[in-house]
Amino acid sequence: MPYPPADVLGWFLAAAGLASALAYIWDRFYSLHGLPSSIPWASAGHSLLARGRSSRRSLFGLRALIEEGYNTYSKHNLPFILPNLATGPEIILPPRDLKWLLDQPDAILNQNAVNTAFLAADHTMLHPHIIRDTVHGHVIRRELTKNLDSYAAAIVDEIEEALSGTWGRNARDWTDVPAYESLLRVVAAISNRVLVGLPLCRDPAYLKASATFARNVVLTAGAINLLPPFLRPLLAPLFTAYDTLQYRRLAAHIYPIVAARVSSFKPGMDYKSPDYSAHNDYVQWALHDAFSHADPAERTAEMITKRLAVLSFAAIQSSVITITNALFDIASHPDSLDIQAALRAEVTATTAALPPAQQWSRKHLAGMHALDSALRESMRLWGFIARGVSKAVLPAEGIRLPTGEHLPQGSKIGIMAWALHHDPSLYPSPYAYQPFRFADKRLSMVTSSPAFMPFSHGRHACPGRFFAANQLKLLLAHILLKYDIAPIPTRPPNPYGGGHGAGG
Ligand code: HEM
Repeated sequence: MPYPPADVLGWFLAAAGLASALAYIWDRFYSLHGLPSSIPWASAGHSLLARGRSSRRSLFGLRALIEEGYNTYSKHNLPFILPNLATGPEIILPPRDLKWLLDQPDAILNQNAVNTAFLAADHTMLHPHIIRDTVHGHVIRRELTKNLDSYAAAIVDEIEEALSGTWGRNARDWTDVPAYESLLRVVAAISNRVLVGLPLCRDPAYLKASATFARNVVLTAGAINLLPPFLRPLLAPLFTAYDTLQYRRLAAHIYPIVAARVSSFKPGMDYKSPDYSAHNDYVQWALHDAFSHADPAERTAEMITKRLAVLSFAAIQSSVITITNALFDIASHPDSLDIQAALRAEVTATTAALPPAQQWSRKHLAGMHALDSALRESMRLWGFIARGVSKAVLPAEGIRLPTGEHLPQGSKIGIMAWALHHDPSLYPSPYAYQPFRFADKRLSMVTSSPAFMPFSHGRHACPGRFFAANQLKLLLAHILLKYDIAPIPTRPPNPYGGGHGAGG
């Protein structure tokens, strides 16, 4: 059979390319994604043009779009649709329906399914089990949280080492430091002190790989999610190549440590009476956990190493963004020096009369209400993900909302934390950083509520938040004790879609 002439083939390919591009634009900007047309798109109504307008604004004006949707619909107890060009639109429920959302069983509405898609986990998360089956959740809730006091001294030691190694000790002159970049190094070191211990947490090559993996993985996921689904399996390996390289570098350090320790474990161990006398770090806790449960696939050095890499992403990136935001908020406040002095005074007053071994205990950190409030307030303003709770519909038959609309399988439903955190009826002067807003109320930064969800809310709230809060309070206290932060006239803007990432 003769081949078609080259120009016919060319036209055919061009037409196919154009059709794919139009289908892509339709899918991202205009498609209803099976959602009922009775639910309006954020601030824009129901029509095709309204959907396109709303989708475009989600790219360049997400914050304003969220607030308009909240004021127009949520305040009147109505749901609305918030577009998301990367991961698809989400139904935002009014705050009144939060309880309904949280009460649904995981088999009906599932938070993990949203994270799996958002993180493009099949491509970025090193192993298909890692996000879908968060087996280490109980290690975080148990050892990492319960042992806080047992490793507080180690964290303080690491903070002092990392700060002086990164920011130096110059008592005479002001020194400019790139806030996010330098804090990434500091937080990577102190997190790794607990995850893998000494000496690895001070190894520059390991720290660089760990911090780079932690920072990049979510950006890579965002880029993959922008690809049409049929291209993802083909192109994802290219997108993840740099992260895979970081993982290999990181694994070259951790794998031998894990492999050496694996030999001392036996399947079927008693999880109730662990022996951590030789090593009290995350690697050891995770190994103990793996060998006391049935699944042999979880007991390999490779799996433990991969889970550790992913956990360091969850632990490091969120904490760096949080501390960077807090320092910017403190530095750019008109009363910056007074705020620093008040926080410093609280830390000194709490610790001065205590023996060194108790100074940084969980109990005494909990008593530093102003320090806690300064961090909680910054998280309210800039919570590092705009959404509070987000779940995907699992049943094939879909689900019916409390307001009566039917949503098909795969739809996303959530509550938007950003709008609640900036609602003047909940927080007067919601855009002002008021560091002591929560100090008198004695609301700890880990206490989530329907009006405060930077760690999410309900049974899937961040399991690492007690560790995170402890680490961040210790870090902020030591920054204030050892350094002055020069006031800045204007707060640097936060990059990323919702304006919730930390500046540089
Ligand atoms: C200030 C620091 C942190 C913030 C703001 C934060 C925030 C969050 C949020 C909002 C979620 C829920 C995401 C969702 O499902 O929608 C989450 C989940 C999670 N976080 Fe954190 N986190 C922080 C620190 C940490 C740390 C230090 C760890 C571990 C040591 C950690 C481990 C996890 C894990 C494992 C999950 C997934 C839980 C699950 O799927 O059930 N986080 N975090």
